[in-house]
Amino acid sequence: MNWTDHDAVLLDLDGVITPTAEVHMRAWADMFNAFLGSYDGAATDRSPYTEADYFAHVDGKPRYDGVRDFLTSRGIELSEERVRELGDRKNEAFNAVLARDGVEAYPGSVALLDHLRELGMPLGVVSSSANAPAVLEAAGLADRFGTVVSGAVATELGLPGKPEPDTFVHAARELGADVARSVVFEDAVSGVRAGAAGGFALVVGVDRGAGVETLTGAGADLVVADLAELLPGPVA
Ligand SMILES: O=P(O)(O)OC[C@H]1O[C@@H](O)[C@H](O)[C@@H](O)[C@@H]1O
Repeated sequence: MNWTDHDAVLLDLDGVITPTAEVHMRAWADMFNAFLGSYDGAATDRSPYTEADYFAHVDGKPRYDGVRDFLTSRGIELSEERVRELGDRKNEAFNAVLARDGVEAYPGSVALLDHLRELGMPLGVVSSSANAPAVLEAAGLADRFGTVVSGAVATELGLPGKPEPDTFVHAARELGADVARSVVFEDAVSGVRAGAAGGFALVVGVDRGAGVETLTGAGADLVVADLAELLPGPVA
């Protein structure tokens, strides 16, 4: 990997820097299964919510888009108020786990962040999560990034979320970088699609469960299992 060819590195947070995608996944599963268990309105499919539903409909998207897209996949239509209620219920569960367990970043990701810092590479976080600043703080990484484009920032600026490329493009601009010379790291299909649509130099897929073929199919130029694979020298 020749980092001198690049102006900036933009990383998704949950599942790329911190293992919090798993916390999101559990919180979503608890909330959706409780909902499906008591819902008696119109639906085309009432089977329990699974991991496959997460990867296909929820992963990487802004909170209420995830709720809406999953419900649509089951032929369920709810008012915007109900959609928000469900999303907020999941958010309470996520924050309870965050407060109870804290967060430890993936060691391989911290190693690559250390290396990029030594190179003086401008770094940004682009996360659909409104909780991104709290997660970075809990992981002790809040001071590492020139910009953090969270779900809350996107809402405030009216930027469409992933799979649209706008949040990544905004982060590149914030760092004064050219998108065509910037690298994107993503573990979610929606995020890889966003990177591919934005015309970035390189989209690195991080396989934490979505699958190499799925990430490549969504537009990843290469896929790694751990960010340490991109460190110079032999992988430990
Ligand atoms: O509900 P939040 O914390 O704003 O997060 C929205 C989404 O943020 C993404 O980073 C996660 O991959 C998703 O699982 C999550 O649903």
